[in-house]
Amino acid sequence: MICSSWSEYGVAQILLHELLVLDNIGKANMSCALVSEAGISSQYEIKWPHWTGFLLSLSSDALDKEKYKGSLNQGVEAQEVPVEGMQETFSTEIDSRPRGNETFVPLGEKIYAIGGPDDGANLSVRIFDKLTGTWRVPVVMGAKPSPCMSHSATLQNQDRISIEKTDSSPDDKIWFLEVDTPFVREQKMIVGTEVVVWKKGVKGDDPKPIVISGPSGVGKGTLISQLMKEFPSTFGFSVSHTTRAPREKEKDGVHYHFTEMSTMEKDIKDGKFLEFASVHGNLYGTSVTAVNAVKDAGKRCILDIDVQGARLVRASPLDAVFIFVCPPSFEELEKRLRDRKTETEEQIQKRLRNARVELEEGKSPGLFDHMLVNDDLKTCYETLKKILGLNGNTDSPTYPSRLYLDSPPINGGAPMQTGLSMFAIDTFTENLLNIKEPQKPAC
Ligand SMILES: Nc1ncnc2c1ncn2[C@@H]1O[C@H](COP(=O)(O)OP(=O)(O)OP(=O)(O)O)[C@@H](O)[C@H]1O
Ligand SMILES: Nc1nc2c(ncn2[C@@H]2O[C@H](COP(=O)(O)O)[C@@H](O)[C@H]2O)c(=O)[nH]1
Repeated sequence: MICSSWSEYGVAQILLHELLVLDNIGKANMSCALVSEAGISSQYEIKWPHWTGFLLSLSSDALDKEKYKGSLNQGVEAQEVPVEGMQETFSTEIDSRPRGNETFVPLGEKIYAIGGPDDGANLSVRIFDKLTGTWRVPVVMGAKPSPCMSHSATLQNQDRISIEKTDSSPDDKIWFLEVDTPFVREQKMIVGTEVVVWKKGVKGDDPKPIVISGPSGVGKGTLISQLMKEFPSTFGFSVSHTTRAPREKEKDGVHYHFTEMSTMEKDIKDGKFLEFASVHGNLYGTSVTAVNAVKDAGKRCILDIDVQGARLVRASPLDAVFIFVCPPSFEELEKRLRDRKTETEEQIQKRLRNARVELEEGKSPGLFDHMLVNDDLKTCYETLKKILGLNGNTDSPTYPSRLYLDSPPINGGAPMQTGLSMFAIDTFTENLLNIKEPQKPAC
């Protein structure tokens, strides 16, 4: 497999990985359709059971088509296209007047037109490029707001537009259209065209869930245990499912839900997982129930998942803080894995091979919000606390009241019930982004 960029590689990883899982689980969980192929570029439509799919663009080389041909041809379903704007429409005609209930929001060299030609229309999106004088229909990701008679639109933080639907119920009133967030920028690079993402707005004070990733043995579990011990009422651990055998001191339902492959495959098919991945030869996954259980207990959810999982969560409706933990050096990582004495030599070798890939993937633009180097444990833990806004040692940190973005319900549940709320439009985490790391990490 030849990839010309890490971003492309990451996408290929997801696709190929999912095709492999797809093969394993009987091709029922996800369909993957070859949508178009032109020159070196191929586009694939991915459909998920519990959230809207998206369009990926890969170089032909990135995919060993012969090997995966069968999988690719599986599950092509013409109906239920979850991504709009696969084809761009262009017009050289410059019409600066809004149509119907459209509102215009200028941003740089572009004007975002939101709304439709008629009152009570869908909130569709088109973008006017002032430089070329053309209209463009973007790829639209996320579940769209229902039609409305009228709305107002305001630019927020130069990267998203807030939309207030004037004739809608309170729980359907505020929406956000992401137009230039890191995720949108990454998707634009992948897809090669304009991308916008709809998110639903909800009033609330819930802090974002935390995704912690990094190579095996780097110390994720150690850091999370410390956090849970010091702040037991603040944080709750998302207990993953895994097909791996329990280690000596691991308890079912506490460290993992240890599961048979066939049971997990069925649950995946039934759409019970927010994400799942094949890691070091076993299947691991975060169930929607695991995340909701933490939310229902009134706690902030922590997910300890691998980079593939982080990528999938990043593309899912769950808006989280993404933290990548690196070792101070590869030698130290190997030492920690060996000293832990939980894996066989063969398993250690496999984990170390995968670590090299994960350390590279951790650098993918737009994937992680924070990088932590776990050299001295105490220092690393203090930095983690700073990132999470835990400057005092109280177990009830206060978060500024914010307007969150909520996302379409997973599995059809009500958005707030899923606990998957969430993107603050103030700068709670943004002003913590510049934490300097003293060491030179292995990543
Ligand atoms: N900063 C540190 N310095 C030295 N040893 C550490 C440090 N952090 C963690 N360790 C040790 O390294 C080993 C691996 O840590 P841990 O099990 O937390 O890693 P992990 O990232 O959760 O691994 P996995 O992904 O396999 O679950 C443990 O024995 C732990 O005590
Ligand atoms: N994608 C997911 N990765 C997960 C999940 N739970 C754990 N993990 C990752 O697996 C490796 C190995 O864990 P170990 O307990 O066998 O050492 C580690 O990197 C975890 O972060 C999950 O639900 N999804």
